[in-house]
Amino acid sequence: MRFEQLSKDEVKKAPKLTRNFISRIFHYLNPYRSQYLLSLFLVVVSAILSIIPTLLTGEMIDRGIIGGNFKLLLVFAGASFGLLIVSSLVSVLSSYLSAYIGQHVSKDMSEEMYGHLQQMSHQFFTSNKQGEIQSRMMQDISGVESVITQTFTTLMSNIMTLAVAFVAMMGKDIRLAIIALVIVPLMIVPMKKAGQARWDLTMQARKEADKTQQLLNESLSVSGQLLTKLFVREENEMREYQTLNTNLVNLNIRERVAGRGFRGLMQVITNMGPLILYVVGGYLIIYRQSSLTIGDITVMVTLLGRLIFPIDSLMNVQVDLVRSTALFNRIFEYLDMKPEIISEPDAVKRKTLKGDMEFEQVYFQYSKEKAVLHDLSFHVAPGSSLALVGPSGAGKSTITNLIPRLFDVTSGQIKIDGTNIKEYDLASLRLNIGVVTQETYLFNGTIRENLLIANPEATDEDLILALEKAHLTNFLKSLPEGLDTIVGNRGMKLSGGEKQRVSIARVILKQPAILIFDEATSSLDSLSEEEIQKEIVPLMDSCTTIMVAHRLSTIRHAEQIIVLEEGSIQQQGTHEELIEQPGLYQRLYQTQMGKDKRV
Ligand SMILES: Nc1ncnc2c1ncn2[C@@H]1O[C@H](COP(=O)(O)OP(=O)(O)OP(=O)(O)O)[C@@H](O)[C@H]1O
Repeated sequence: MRFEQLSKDEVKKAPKLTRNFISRIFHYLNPYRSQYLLSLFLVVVSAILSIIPTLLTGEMIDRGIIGGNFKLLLVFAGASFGLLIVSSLVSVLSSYLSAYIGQHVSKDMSEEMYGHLQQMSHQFFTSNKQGEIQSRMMQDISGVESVITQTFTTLMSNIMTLAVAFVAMMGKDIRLAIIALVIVPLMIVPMKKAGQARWDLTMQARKEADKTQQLLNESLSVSGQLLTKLFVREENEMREYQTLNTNLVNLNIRERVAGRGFRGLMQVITNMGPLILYVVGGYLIIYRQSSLTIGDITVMVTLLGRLIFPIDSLMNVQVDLVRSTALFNRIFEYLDMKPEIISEPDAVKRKTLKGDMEFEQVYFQYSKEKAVLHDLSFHVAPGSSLALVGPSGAGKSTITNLIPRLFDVTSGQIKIDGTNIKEYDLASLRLNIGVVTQETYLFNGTIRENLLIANPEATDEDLILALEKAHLTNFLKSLPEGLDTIVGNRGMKLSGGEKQRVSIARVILKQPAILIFDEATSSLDSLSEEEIQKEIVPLMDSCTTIMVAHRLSTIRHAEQIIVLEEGSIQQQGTHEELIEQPGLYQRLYQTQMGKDKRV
């Protein structure tokens, strides 16, 4: 017996069951319709098969025992036994089918959702909690499986069992069948009410026990005791404890009595149904000369018992339906979100770009409230380097995010090789851009796997060369399994600097037209920083480089430096030009000269 109720919130937020909504759910079932129809057929067969032995019981009593025909009794018993086995096999097959459909529908949905999430913009992932996204993927979609295997199939099976049992009862006696159908819900309602009342008491007792626990935690802790002693609150605490304790004791007693009372009520009510059937059946036989037999009455009483579970379940169907539709609704909400950054259908595909980059009056804002970049215009010639300098929050990383279209400009345009980046096929644009960021991300796999994502066709020699260029030769030699060493949570922990160098090696393998270093050397020690810089410089020769750094030693060699403040260009020029101009760069230079003798 279930006592679940919908919360007010669930009732308020329950999605409307429109025709579109239902057909969308059926669209997922459509590929499995033959399995589904077969499973429905088996549900009917199983319901019929499980009722027949009950009907045979009547024959065993009337024709076997009362009729004195032992052979017939054995035949009926054997037939019942055989039918029970067949019915069990049918229900195994039926549950296989519903598990098959449930698992496959949830597999299809999870693949659709995963593919869809992969299309979503960077903005989506930065503005949604990771836990929320994963819970839609995992919990909600696995919930679909149980909706299909349990809610859907159980609903069908309950309706069928109810229908078959009712028809069987009608076959015996219409009056008794109608009485049975009326008394079962009448039996269930008081049981539910009593069960709910008992459940409420259990919940209240649990809440009160939690409060007591909280009071103990607070008042018996070191700081709680100190507070009690210094403010002389011993008596108050004691009074509070006594009040809580008394409430808890009263609730526990009421809950125990209610529990016993509930079991008693169940016993009385479940036995009342058969008693009513015996009395009415007896009356019909004795006073109305009905053709009903003892066997018929026994069958009716057994069938009455078979009605309780399906009727109870059907009385809860609203709870199941609202929860299931809410589940589908949550999934559909996610699937209906439009990916904001996509390739146009006639997008330009280029295997290699030259790396000529132009920002034209670029404005950008993450949200409506606040503009982050204002009217940025600059040009970076192919193979040349640009360094972005400015205080924290000036918009440096934002600029670098616009280039591979992690975000799209709000107005203006960014051109690469003379074409607006929005016109390029997204993959071909991103394959031409290499990024080394502040937060280096290596996934849980081997060094080889982490490097190969940059260039799946690279040979081991290419990988070793790239690692060598990123100054990781000694590190590679120290690894127990070389390129096959697992890094990340499951394997070796790499230091910040090592991780960054692996990601630099990854970019070297990619050979991009445009290279973005976002404070790439920040987590390296000074010596490694110099070494890496030595490697960055030759890389910079072959591609357009955009660097974001705070240390002037890193950026002084850049051919062009842009000083940003609050999203606008304040100064622009070479290191030599900028140190001569009064302004932010000069101040930065003077401060760092004092601190860093290497500049
Ligand atoms: N995903 C985001 N959503 C909303 N606002 C953002 C987001 N990322 C950055 N911002 C805001 O945009 C502004 C510019 O940030 P950005 O990271 O580009 O600055 P930055 O110059 O790179 O700073 P730092 O040197 O500290 O990395 C900041 O005010 C920041 O709070």
